[in-house]
Order: sequence, then structure tokens, then C-alpha cells
Amino acid sequence: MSKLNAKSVSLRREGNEFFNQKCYYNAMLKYNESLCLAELDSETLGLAYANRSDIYFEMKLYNHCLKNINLAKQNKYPELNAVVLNEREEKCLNALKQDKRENDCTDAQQLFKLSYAQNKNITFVIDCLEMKNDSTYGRHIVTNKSLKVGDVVAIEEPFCKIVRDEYVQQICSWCFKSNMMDLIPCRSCTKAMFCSADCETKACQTFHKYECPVMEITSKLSKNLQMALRTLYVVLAIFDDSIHDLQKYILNHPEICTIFDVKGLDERSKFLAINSLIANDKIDIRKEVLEEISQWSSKLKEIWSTHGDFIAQFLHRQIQVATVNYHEIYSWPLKKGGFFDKDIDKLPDAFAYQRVTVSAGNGSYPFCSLLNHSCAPNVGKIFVNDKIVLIVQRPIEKGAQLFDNYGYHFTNMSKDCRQKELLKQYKFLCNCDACKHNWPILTNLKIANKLNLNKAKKVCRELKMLEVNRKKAMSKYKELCDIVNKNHKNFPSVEMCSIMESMAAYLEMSLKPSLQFV
Ligand SMILES: C[S@@+](CC[C@H](N)C(=O)[O-])C[C@H]1O[C@@H](n2cnc3c(N)ncnc32)[C@H](O)[C@@H]1O
Repeated sequence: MSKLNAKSVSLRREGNEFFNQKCYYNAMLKYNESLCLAELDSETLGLAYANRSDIYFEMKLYNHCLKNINLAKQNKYPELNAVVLNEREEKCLNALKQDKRENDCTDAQQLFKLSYAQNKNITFVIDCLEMKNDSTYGRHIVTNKSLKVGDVVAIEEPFCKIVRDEYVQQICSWCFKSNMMDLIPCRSCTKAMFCSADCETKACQTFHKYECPVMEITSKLSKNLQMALRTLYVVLAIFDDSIHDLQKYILNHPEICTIFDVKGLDERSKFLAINSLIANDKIDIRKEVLEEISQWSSKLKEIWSTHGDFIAQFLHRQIQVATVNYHEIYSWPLKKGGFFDKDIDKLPDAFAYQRVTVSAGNGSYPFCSLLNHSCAPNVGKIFVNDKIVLIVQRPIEKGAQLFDNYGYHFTNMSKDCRQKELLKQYKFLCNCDACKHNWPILTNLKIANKLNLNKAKKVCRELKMLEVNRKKAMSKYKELCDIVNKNHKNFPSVEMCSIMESMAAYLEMSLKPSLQFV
């Protein structure tokens, strides 16, 4: 579907109905869809921006409101209605003068810095991490000095990323920022929005220049195939549109090389590191399917005619790599909900809250993809926009391996289920401590220390009460890191697992947007 004013107008009207009912989240979604469908240089665009400014005004987000009033004016907002906008603008400016609210505008990204000196080559990883390779674990990451709970050991950007279709109107297609849904639509397609003109330019210099004309159809493909295609586009842009140069480069670098072996961190080297990630060779996709897809876009059609076999091989490998390596990118839902609480007094039977981040997209990360799995991991990932921040969850001794969790944790899944799923998707039989010693799930775990159990209960109660505030959440999180550092010998136990969950919740709280839509 291309831009179409009639459809845009009807979406805006749907938005107005939600707005009148004060359902601002739904209204904003409809206005953003309306913006995506509005034709360039039409007043439909201006009207949608103006309506969005009304939501921001009601939510007292005056800077967003002013920005949208400006966008409306720049986009043919009808002169006839200008009085309404001008009045809103004036009210906004006055309100801003009187607005004494504390602005919790700490950039989430600034909350996290590497805890130790950086690796000289891989500057986003601490220097004490090394890659090892053996017959049991394949390639894996170990530390040559002991690490403590809370240490930030890597902050990695994705090589390639993709926003899920259902979040296109809520998250910037370039940087994954939500910006309170204050996004601008792509000028040409209806399936991409950006938080700034700068992000739009960056996307259009790479994958979006090829994808834009075919976004509507490619967004219906499976996520792995979409990621494979996008990787091809990202890499094509790196090779200045030359499929010939890309093929030559791959042929000239046949050796397996990881992010630890590549010479620099330039985009070509990063691609080599992605291309040499472990692949699931049981996954097969017919060349005819790829050929059919290649006919959708003019660029793909053109290069398929000269390099069909190479492109089929490229996409095939990327799909095989995707299934065992690519990460979901988690983000906060913008609709109010947050932590909802279970009955605290049921501890040790239950955690006191549930964490509610949602998977907003997928990304490929050459370093984090070298981490192996454990059902009782010692590191955890959190996302700041599209970046993975890798943080130590349990003390790690010098020489020990760093273990991530692939979504199968011993506290909430039986050993049999975990092992079955891991074998099916990742082709290995897990032999982590939790599997080896058949640790029980949370509800059947022992209590190791009554004093700590009381602490855990208190923490849960506080978690329930705490107003979301980044600074407070961060300081609580640090307190809990200390408790885990001092008491980790009691792991696994109800109280330690509970404290670790609360620790993760406080960490997420420190990232949660300070405002959400009702
Ligand atoms: C994301 S990769 C991790 C890096 C991988 N070891 C390598 O050599 O590139 C996932 C793959 O690593 C292997 N793997 C992960 N965790 C493992 C574990 N605990 N024991 C053995 N193999 C594991 C499996 O082959 C899995 O499909």
C-alpha cells in the first residue's frame, strides 16, 4: 500500500474517537498510522501533526506539543484553522514558563559505562574478556580476572537490526528510540518512522534506500528471512552498491574470523564477524523462493540477474546464522501497565512483580553471539534502545566462562523441557550446573538464610511501592548487587533468586520511560 490521503483521513478520524475517550495511546497509534499514509505536501499531513500536538498538550508534554505544532504549520495545516493551533502554542509557551516539574531526563544510555578499561581493538568490551574454543563449548568467552555483580562488561550496537512490523509506528526504524511516539514518517513508504531527520538520513543511506519501495511486502516475511534480506542491503551499502565487490571480498576472506580476530572495527570487518557466526545447517530454503523474493525489488532483481547463485548462498547462510544467533531487542511498552504485582505474602511461592518489556525487533551482535547458554546464567542483558548492555549477575571467578541465558531459565522451567527446547533450537545438550545437579524450579527451592529471606521480602514490598524514578531505582539496584556479591554462596536459594529478580527489575525500572500513555 502506498501513501493514500483517503485512508490517512479515515485513520485520523479513528484517532479522534480515541482522543475524545482520552485513550491517548490508541489515539497516538492511529495518528501515527495516519501520518505514515498521508501524501507528501498535503494538508492531511499537517492535520495529523496538529492532532498529535493535542495529545501532547493534554499530557503536559509541552516541548513535544510545540514541535508538533511546528510540523503542522510546515506541512500545509489549513490557514482557516490556524487560530486553534496558535492558541495552543501560546498556552504551551506559558505553561512551559510555569512548569516546575522535575525533569527526569537523564539519558538512559549515560547510566551505563564499561566497568573496566576497554579492549584495545573491540572498544565496546572490557579488556579482561578473552575468546576460547574447545570441543565441548565451541567458541566461548572467559574472563582473566574476577568480576563482581553489577560490572558492565560490554555495550554492543547491532550490526543489523529490524523493528517488528507491529512497532513501526512506535519506535524509530534507525535507532530504536520511542521518543514518546513523536516520530516522523518516511517520505515514501508507509512502514518506517524516525525520531529525527538525522535518523531518516542514516537509514536512507543504507538499507532503507533499497527496502523503501518494497517495505509493505517484505514486512510480511518471516523474521529470519527479513533479517537475512536486510543484512544483504546493509552490506551492499557498505560495498557502495557493488555486489561484485562484496562477492570478491567474501572470496578473499575465506578464514573463519570472529570479532576477536578481525583487524579493526570497520563495517566490513564486522560483517565478516557476523558471517562467520555458527550456523544451523539443517535449515534449508529453496533457491526458487529466494528468486521469487528477489523479483520484488528493482535493486535485487538487477543484481540477481548477474549474481543469482551468490545472493541465494548469501541469504541462505544468513538465515542459518539467524536461527542460533540473532537476538530479540526488548523495549518498554508505551501503554501504561508497568510492573503489576502478585501477592507479596506468597513469597517464597512467587515473585512479587512481573517484568513487562516487549520484543520490539531483532538484531545481530557479533560479540554477544559468542556467549554460550546456561540455565543459571552469570551475566544478563538489558537493552538501551538497540544496544545490548551486558552485566554480571553473579560473581565470576578468574578463568571462568561467561554464560548468557537463551530464554530457558531453571527457576521457571523443568530440566527436561529446557533440554528439549535447547536441543531443538540450538543443537546442544545443556550440561550447566542447574542441569547437572537438577536444581528445582523456584517454587521448590530451599531457603538458605532466613535473614536474607526477610530482606528479599522487604525488597519486594519496596519494589511494589516505589514510584518510578531512575535515580532511586539505580541506587536500590546497586544495594542489591552488594547483597548478591556477599551472599552468592547461598545460590541457588529462594531468597537469592528473589533478590536477583528484584535486582533485574530495579535495573529495568531505571530504563523505563518516565511517562507512558493511558
Ligand atoms: C550463539 S552461539 C554461541 C557461540 C558458539 N559456541 C560458537 O562457537 O560460535 C550458540 C551455539 O553455541 C553452542 N552452545 C551454546 N551454549 C552451549 C553450552 N552450554 N554447551 C555447549 N554448546 C553450547 C550451541 O552450538 C549453540 O547453537
